[in-house]
Amino acid sequence: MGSDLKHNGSSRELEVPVIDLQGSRGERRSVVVQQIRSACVEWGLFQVINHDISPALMKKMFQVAKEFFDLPTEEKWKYSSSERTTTVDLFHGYGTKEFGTKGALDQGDQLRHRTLPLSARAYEQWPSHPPSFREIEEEFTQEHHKLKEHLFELISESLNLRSSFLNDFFGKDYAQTFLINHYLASVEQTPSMGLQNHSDICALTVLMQSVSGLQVMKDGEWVSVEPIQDAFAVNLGDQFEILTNGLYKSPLHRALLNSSERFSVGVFSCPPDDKVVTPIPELVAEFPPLRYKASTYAQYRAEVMTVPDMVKTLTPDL
Ligand SMILES: O=C(O)CCC(=O)C(=O)O
Ligand SMILES: [Fe+2]
Repeated sequence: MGSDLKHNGSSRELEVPVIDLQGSRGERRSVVVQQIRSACVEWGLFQVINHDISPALMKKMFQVAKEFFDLPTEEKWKYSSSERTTTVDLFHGYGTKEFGTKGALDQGDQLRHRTLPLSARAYEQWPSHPPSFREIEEEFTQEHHKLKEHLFELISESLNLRSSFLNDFFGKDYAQTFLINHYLASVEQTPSMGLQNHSDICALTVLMQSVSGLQVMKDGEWVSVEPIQDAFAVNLGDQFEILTNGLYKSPLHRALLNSSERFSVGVFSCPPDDKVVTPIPELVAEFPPLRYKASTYAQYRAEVMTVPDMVKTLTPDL
């Protein structure tokens, strides 16, 4: 492993912003909106506490994830997508690195579902063991839909746009993806990589981690995103960097293996495939020049998927 992994490769001075959403629908709204703006400009990533998703539900989600990933491998493969992709792509259902490479873990396995729009659900890829898995995933992703609506309102306001701007832009048919990453415990003394450096191609990722491992690049250094009890890490993806003409960052991040088994559960919000994503004119007028070209989300994804490495591919291209 590279020398940058020594001592976790992380800086001790920098601390990822933690934003308390308590009162963000009322008296603390303007404070929270300002904190979100700073975090998105400086980091593209922050943690949220008091976000209205119940700690009991978060705990249940981790429990059923553990029960599922403890199943024998051949049981888990029953939930893989029937179309095995050998090209660079994101698989759906159960998968590992040998089955679709982009976004796959170096050492571990994953479960990925399209959860919204409802018409995109392939329930045959949702585990029936443990028996409560489906119900909990259903509730968890429904709660995440509500959290996304709230965060999109706050982010819209942080850009001096009307509250409903981003929710309207993504529309009722926006795509929600649910992902469980299951990393094996590290067998080495020094930290080794679980998921390579990348930026997320969607718009917003909300992720909970069972134990530490997530790191974000800030001013050329890797900074650990330490799990906080009942918190979610929120990071912006490439679509927000494009929409904001680069004002808000889609940060480079990675996951290191922990000395124990590790789970992270992420919910991604993305535009519909046919949505044309281009910098918002008001933001281009405020911070010219126009930096990113317009493309549909499907075109963008197709381009990124042709790049075999995980690395962030988005750079200003105008
Ligand atoms: O496991 C983690 O903490 C990070 C996962 C991640 O970045 C992803 O799934 O896109
Ligand atoms: Fe990611």
